[in-house]
Amino acid sequence: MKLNILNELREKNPVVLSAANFVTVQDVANSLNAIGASPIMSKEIAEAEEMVKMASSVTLNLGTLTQLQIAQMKKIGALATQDKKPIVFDPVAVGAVNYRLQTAQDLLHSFPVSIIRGNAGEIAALGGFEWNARGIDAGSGSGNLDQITQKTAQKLDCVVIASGATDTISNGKKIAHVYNGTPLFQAHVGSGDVLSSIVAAFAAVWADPFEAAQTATLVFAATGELLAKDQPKIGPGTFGMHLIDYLSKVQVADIEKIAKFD
Ligand SMILES: Nc1ncnc2c1ncn2[C@@H]1O[C@H](COP(=O)(O)OP(=O)(O)O)[C@@H](O)[C@H]1O
Ligand SMILES: Cc1ncsc1CCOP(=O)(O)O
Ligand SMILES: [Mg+2]
Repeated sequence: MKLNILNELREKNPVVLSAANFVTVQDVANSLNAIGASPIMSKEIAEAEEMVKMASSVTLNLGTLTQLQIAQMKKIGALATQDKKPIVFDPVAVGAVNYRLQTAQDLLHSFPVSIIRGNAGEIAALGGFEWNARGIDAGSGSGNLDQITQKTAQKLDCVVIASGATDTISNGKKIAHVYNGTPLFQAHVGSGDVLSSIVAAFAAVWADPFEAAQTATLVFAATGELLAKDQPKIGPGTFGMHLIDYLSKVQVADIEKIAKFD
């Protein structure tokens, strides 16, 4: 595990461009800022060229998609591919809404992405596996998540993170797991969106997308776990607020003490 990427990120303070959803955009901006990246959000297709030039990586989030935003994502995707800037894709609710699945497939055919980060329901849908996703949530399924994650990574030729109580990460060959976390992540809307943007921040400063994905996933899950352990009476609302504080102060040594991964 390359935990030193966290220090590299804080030294470089990379600009991360997000085509965000309107539900969780502020949490995403504050979390990126707190961990040591420089967030910028954009909805305007006319500024895509300047935005991509300035950014070190981009996150495309399908959470509240519109036709205009899809066109903007295609433009950002093409420009980032041309400039060799990593793209992280968050396929919010593609397991529950067929229109979103079709849109995600169309986008993924239009340009290559480095990393896809979704919950089990979303990753299973992209891979073509049976699963009962529910709205923005993972829902339930009996499929083997290692196989689903690995085969989806092979099919889409990128790194895939299937997040949940255990996070599963694969580049199509290797499989890694992160066992840290707290159920409070699930109780707070936006945890997945924030994770996707933090993955983009790590990918901005590290050339290997598998290592960037694995490390970002561990840092995020372990930071939430540290917070839940320090403040056992915390609820879903204040968890989100305090998580931003914890992201700003967490150190590699804190994570090393509790890290559970393989
Ligand atoms: N039951 C859980 N226990 C511990 N951590 C969890 C749990 N559910 C989700 N997480 C963590 O929450 C973060 C966001 O993932 P997830 O909730 O799967 O995304 P989404 O919000 O897109 O559904 C990840 O870091 C994951 O490890
Ligand atoms: C509630 C909601 N509706 C559309 S996007 C969104 C937020 C999804 O956040 P996350 O996938 O991170 O839980
Ligand atoms: Mg999500």
